[in-house]
Amino acid sequence: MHNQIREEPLIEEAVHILLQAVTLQPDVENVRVKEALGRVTAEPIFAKRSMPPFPAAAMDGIAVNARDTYGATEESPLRLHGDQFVFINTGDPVPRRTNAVVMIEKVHVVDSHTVEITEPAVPWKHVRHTGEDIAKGEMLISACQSLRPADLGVLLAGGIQKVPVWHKPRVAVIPTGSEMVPPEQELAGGELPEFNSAVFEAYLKEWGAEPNVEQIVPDEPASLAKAVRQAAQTHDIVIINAGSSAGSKDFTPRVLKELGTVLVHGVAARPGKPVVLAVVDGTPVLGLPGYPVSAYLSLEWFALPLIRAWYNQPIAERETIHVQLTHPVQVKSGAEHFVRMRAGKVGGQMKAAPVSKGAGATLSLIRSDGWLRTSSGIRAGEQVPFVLSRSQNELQHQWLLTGNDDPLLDVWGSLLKQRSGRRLSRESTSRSEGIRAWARGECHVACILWSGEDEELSSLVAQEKPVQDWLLLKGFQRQQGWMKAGGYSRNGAGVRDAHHKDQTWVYVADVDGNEPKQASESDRRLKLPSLLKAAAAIAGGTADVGIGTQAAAKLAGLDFVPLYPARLDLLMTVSFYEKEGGRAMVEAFQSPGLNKRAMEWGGYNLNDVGSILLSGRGWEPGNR
Ligand SMILES: Nc1nc2c(c(=O)[nH]1)N[C@H]1C(S)=C(S)[C@@H](COP(=O)(O)OP(=O)(O)OC[C@H]3O[C@@H](n4cnc5c(N)ncnc54)[C@H](O)[C@@H]3O)O[C@H]1N2
Ligand code: MOO
Repeated sequence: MHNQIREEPLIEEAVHILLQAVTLQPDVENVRVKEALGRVTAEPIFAKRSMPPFPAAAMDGIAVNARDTYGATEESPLRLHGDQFVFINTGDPVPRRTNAVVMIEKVHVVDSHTVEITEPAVPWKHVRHTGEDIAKGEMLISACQSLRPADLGVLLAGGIQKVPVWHKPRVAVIPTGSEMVPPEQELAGGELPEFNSAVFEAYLKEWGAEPNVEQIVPDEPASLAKAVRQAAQTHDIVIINAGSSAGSKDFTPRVLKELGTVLVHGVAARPGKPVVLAVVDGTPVLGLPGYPVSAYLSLEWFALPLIRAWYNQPIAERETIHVQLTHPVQVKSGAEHFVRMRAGKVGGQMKAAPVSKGAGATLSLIRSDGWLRTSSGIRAGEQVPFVLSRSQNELQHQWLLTGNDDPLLDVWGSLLKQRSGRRLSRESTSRSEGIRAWARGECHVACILWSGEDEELSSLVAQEKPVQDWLLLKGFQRQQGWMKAGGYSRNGAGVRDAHHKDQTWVYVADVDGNEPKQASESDRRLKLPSLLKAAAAIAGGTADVGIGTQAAAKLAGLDFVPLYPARLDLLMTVSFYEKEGGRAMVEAFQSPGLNKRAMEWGGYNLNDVGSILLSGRGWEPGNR
């Protein structure tokens, strides 16, 4: 049986429908203040005592009665004797008959019974009155306040030991899918690791809920119905993941219709469309899509508003900045699109580009810096609002690299982060696209794979950027060759016979001129965004052979037939090299960590890594 997906409301409309349909009734519990961090107060809290609880010295010195000090001057210092003064330290109660403190720096101690002062004390100078900080009966914290570290201090100072807070909403998370197994388990044929619930659990905790992840439920309507019914009776919110779209085993909508009322099935958002919102026994039930990016986005769209409503708190808007698009954004009409992008400050301007979808859904999510929310296409060059998933500070200091791919570049990026604190955000494209992006000021550095003459490369760069403000930093050399599954290939063709008509050939997006030249070749050619993804595809049987590197072949467990060495260098402006990243980049290149990994993977040569190879001003003598 297939489910019909109905007309789709916008996210905000769906949230409204959900919140209208449920009554959230949090209980109050009293928790020890020391354990109340992040909890939300159910009532206003009033001080049970004053702080300080007595008049207290604000400085180290002597406590005096101001009257006894009148007339003291530089010219005629005044001596105080016996009970006219008391030595006192900050925080001590000031004795009853005194009303001021003279700082010890202004006191000349003659002997233990006699001191001399050179100016009179003003009444209540350096004395903190009872309740100066907190007065008994004063409101310390209002209702519906999330308790921060300093709030705990105020409560304890004000004599509060236990604080009434809203019970955390108990959220059941039910992973479903007969193919899903706990992530710790080795995968047998067709099995998939169930990891969304761990992500849900972490988000829910962060948002102030008490998640409870249940056992994985197989794709059987009766099992799912049982799990949901039980969860709805014992929890405040129930989340099912996944089985919410139109597949023959997507039972979530059907089961929810049987158990309660389905409010919404499908929202006008991509990704994240196949959401099911329902109410079972008065409990809100969210059926969220299985694809991780859709799952996490839709969790935030619907679970977060429920939790905030539970606590009667507004939703904190995510930080949004304005960025200039370096590439056009194309979207299908009829829904809002959440376009993941990466961003950085190049030439004083925040720029952003959509991350390639081929980068893998989960990884592209954590590698992107945020998203653009749009219902229509947008031209390159436009300023757009960008919702951050990383701190703005981190983005301001992030370096963008575009160009050819190599897994060792990630190791280098990690060393760079370790040494400079700055993140390297890398997108693999072809050499020519990399040079062009760099020349247009869309990234800081272009990564260039090259096996020809230096002069030729020089003129390639000069074509894109005639100014001479550039240099090429020497990266590493790597062995290129055929990558091929070990043993026997599907059709028995040998690796040297890569153009055999029955072979599927995988190629990495970064190799210029590898695109199919004739239509008849397209079905045999698969374009993938990185060497390791190409290698994984061969290992998985999607393709037979591909040009790659010794390291990529080794990491994927493939055979390798070496062909020729190629160099991977970094193109940057001289000013970037001198004033921004050059030094850190060279240091990371030359660090032992990179060499160690290169040796371990094999096929690399790191001689003269980090030296200046070419510059727009001509040959750089002594560096070659
Ligand atoms: N004919 C149609 N097919 C699909 C549609 C559609 O409208 N018509 N929608 C697509 C969209 S959009 C999405 S999103 C997916 C997800 O749909 P489901 O919610 O039904 O998800 P499943 O099919 O159950 O799972 C898909 C996939 O997600 C991963 N997954 C699921 N649960 C977990 C988990 N707990 N941890 C980690 N990963 C999980 C897993 O890779 C599943 O294979 O449907 C499209 N299809
Ligand atoms: O909308 Mo699905 O949620 O694209 O991945």
